[in-house]
Amino acid sequence: MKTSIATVSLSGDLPEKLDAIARAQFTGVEIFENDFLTFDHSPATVGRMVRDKGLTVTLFQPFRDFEGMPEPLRSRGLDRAERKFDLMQELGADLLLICSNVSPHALGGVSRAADDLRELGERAAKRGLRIGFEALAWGRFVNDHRDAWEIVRRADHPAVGLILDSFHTLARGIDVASIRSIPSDRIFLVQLADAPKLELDLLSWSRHFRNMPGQGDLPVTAFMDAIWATGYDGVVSLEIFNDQFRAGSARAVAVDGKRSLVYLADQLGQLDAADSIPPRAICRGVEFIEFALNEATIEEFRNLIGALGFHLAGRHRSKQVELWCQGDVNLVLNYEREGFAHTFYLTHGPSVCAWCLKVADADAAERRASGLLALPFRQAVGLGELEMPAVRGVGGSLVYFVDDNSGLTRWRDIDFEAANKEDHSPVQVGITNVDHLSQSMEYDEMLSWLLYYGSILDLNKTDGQDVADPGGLVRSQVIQNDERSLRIVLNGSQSRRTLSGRFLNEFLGSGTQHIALATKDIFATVAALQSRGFSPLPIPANYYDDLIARFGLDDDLIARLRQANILYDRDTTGGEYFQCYTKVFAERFFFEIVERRGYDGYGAANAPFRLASQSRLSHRPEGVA
Ligand SMILES: O=C(O)c1ccc(O)c(O)c1
Ligand SMILES: [Mg+2]
Repeated sequence: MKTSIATVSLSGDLPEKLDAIARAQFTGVEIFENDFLTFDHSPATVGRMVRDKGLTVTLFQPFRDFEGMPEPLRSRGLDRAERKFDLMQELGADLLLICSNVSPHALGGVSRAADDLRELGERAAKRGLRIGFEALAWGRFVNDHRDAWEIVRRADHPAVGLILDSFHTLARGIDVASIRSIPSDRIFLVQLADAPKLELDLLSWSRHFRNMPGQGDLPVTAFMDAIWATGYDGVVSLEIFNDQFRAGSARAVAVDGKRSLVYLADQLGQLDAADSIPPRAICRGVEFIEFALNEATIEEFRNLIGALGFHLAGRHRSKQVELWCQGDVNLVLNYEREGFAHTFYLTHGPSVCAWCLKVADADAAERRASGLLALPFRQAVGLGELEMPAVRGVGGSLVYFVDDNSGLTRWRDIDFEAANKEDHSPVQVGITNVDHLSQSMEYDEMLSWLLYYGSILDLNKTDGQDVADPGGLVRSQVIQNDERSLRIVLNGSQSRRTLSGRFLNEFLGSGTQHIALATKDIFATVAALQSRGFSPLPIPANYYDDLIARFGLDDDLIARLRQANILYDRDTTGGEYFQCYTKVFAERFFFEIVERRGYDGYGAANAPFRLASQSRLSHRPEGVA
């Protein structure tokens, strides 16, 4: 697949954009005229810069308000085009995008437009150039690719072709089946963009809210399927007008763009054999969670997880690393003075530095992640110790993969020496497995991480929700598998004053903020924990009064919930959810204990109460209980 991206999609000046595009392994670049005009070098120099990066110019654009003009505007348009042809020849671009006319002077008429394009095509052909006609969704007379195609067909000139842009077609809800009958050699370029569903005029929607294929709500996959059904094997180019992206990191946005294209082609079975990747990794669950600690913080952390019923199960054979277990939950406490976890500790303080996911095939999962431009990670291991495949994830943390077939799930026995039973004898408080993991990030990063998880792993996103934090709104988005053996909640805060926002400030970046542990009997678990000195996040009495009003629970249940600081939710099918939180550890992360009774959500209705309690505690002066 020949991939390209428009310079207008990225932040920075032209050299920064080209650098980001080349690093993300695109084949080519659409040069947007404005990016060129605002750069103080000749077209020849820009052309050389593009080629030096190993890229080709796939398109020069846009050329506006050309077809269907009365004289003298028609002649002026042709003259204007000749100047652009000069520039393109110097630049080394052979295709010019003509977008449909929006001028009040435009006259309309299919034959007139076809005549104009034929004449311009004839002039382009003399110089070895081509022109592509694109219907803007808000074009005055041409705003539908079917009309643009009729005009191109009638122009009947080898240097005149059609440019299809998914946004313009899909935003107007035009049936993509109409693409299938267009001869592929008449499609000169395909531009791709997705967008969220919004009630907005077409132009504003297009100029500010486009996003990468798969990140929005438009049926871009069906669009591309129709394109490939024609036999088209030309350039697929991203043209993403998005205010957030233009304010973000050019490199990160370019990587997301390439990832979205590879994923799209993969979904439609269109990746070249040489680029093919294994299918989305099937997750069986969370194998372990690794914490970056140091000698000063580890004791306090041991106390916390000890109070939660975890016991020391093993010590690493060559490293300052402990394994604490309960049920199927494995916590790895790393307080080495070198290596990845230590570096992570130095940057972020006590924190979750890695997750290990159990998948069907660990090696395949890593190959897929690498094919989707995730950064592979390797670290020195001791003799005979396991080398686990890993890639970089949110905030520079790691995602390890293990599976049964390769023996990687034997990491406990291979890398760890079993701890003395007398050290910490296993207790049973009833925690069985990890229910879900939650990560906090900048609001602007959420689309990026959703694409990361959804393209690499067999996970699907649900509708996002806004949660009220005393410091501002937090956007919450779930991505999970059908089996529910992996559930991830992403929280994006636009305000620095929310708990998530403060986490980002204090933690110096995005990362895991909250780990939910499942029990089959939350009342028994919390009672057992209380006898071990566990002190839950206190929930105000008002919450329980409101519960009576909302759900009509009986007095006895309310009293038990209140006594144990357990939150309650019920869904429309009668499924019930019980949640109890720990206090925040080192102002960074916390645990939650949950019990599900036929309930599939995450207690969003309770989040404001939990956030208010956490906020109250974190604002309380030192020493005040
Ligand atoms: O918003 C625009 O004007 C514009 C210009 C060129 C394009 O290819 C496009 O899709 C939109
Ligand atoms: Mg376009």
